[in-house]
Amino acid sequence: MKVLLPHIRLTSDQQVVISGSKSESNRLLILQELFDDLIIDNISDADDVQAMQRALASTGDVIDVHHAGTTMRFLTAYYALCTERHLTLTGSNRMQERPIGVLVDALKQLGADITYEKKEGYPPLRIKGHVSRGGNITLPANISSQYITALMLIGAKLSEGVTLDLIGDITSRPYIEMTLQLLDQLGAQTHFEENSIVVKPIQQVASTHFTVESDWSSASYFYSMIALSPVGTTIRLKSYKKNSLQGDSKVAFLYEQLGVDTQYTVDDIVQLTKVAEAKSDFQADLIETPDLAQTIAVSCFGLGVSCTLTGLHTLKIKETDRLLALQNELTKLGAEVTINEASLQIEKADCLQAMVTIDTYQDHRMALAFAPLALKVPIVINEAEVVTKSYIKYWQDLQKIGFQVEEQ
Ligand SMILES: O=C(O)C1=C[C@@H](OP(=O)(O)O)[C@@H](O)[C@H](O)C1
Ligand SMILES: C=C(OP(=O)(O)O)C(=O)O
Repeated sequence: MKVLLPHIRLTSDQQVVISGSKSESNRLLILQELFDDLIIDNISDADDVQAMQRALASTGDVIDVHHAGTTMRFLTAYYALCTERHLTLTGSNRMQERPIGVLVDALKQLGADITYEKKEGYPPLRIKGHVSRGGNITLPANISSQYITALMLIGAKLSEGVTLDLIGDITSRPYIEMTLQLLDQLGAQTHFEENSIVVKPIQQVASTHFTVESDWSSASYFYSMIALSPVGTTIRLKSYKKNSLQGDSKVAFLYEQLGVDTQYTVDDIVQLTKVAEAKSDFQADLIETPDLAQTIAVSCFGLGVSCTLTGLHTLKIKETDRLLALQNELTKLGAEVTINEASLQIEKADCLQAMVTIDTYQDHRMALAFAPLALKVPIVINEAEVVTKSYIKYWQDLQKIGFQVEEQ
């Protein structure tokens, strides 16, 4: 599906209800499987979470998670616990290019029997249980935090728990902290200091009822829309808290530089208001919030703000090579973009090309991040259905707040 988004102005003072965090949801679904009787409210309806639910309900011997990275990684560890089952865990063509060797090697240190069905280090995997005791694991921490989360989630079920010795710089740290906090709420004893994480087995579940906060990465696209709107424009988003488990809640702080103010209300609504013009230069290290990179790059370009984003070395192993995809598509719009292994720089631009067709590279965040530019110029988004990976109702929600979404 291709969508044309004519140039519009946002209808101010609207409210959008965003589905639950995909990161919290997929962690809680694994924990629900490991520890009975957990009740999860406001669970995400995203494709990646549906992929997790389908997999956990399946008794088949081939499980396909499509594009869902967290689902792939968390299930690899989960199935390593299932001694009576032998199965193949696979995903989309892109998933078969996303590395998983660090996690497989870590699980092998605990005794797992996992082999590669195609390329060494990549899905599909053949998994035959065998992990039950737990123990010490050493693994690199600079490729994906999802490997660490996967091991922590099963650690709470293993008789000896797990002790993780992390090598190198830790990437996407807030996602590890989210896992720790959920495990703590569930009754695990955990400890994270410097490069060592300890998760002790849960003897007794402390809390059985979890309410997932709405997804902050999804909220970031509305920050972009407010930043690209005239001073005075507002929008309300539900349900969000000031003390979030999600690292991407830092978007509220980052967008202050682009003139967006955030107010938190007692009924878990955040109100975003454009209160000032953006500063002329934006710089940020996004090593803790990689999923915000596309949103911020597009906002800055649309605002004519020069921008330097660092800490982006993991972007090339996500749904696509996001640095390259951003460079290609922003260049079509008239931007001057420089990328290297871990950073992206956009020069201040005075005008945007209208009616450019944006390719999305099977990456939801390309479609999600470029759509707000319709507040500046008409734009076309190719394969617009990709958004469902994390945000099923995106195009409907945009229509509610004044966008015209014309399917072509
Ligand atoms: O644990 C999680 O829920 C996630 C961790 C991050 O991945 P990396 O740790 O691979 O950066 C993030 O990009 C992804 O969308 C969700
Ligand atoms: C990187 C992402 O997801 P995953 O790694 O879970 O596929 C994302 O949602 O931006």
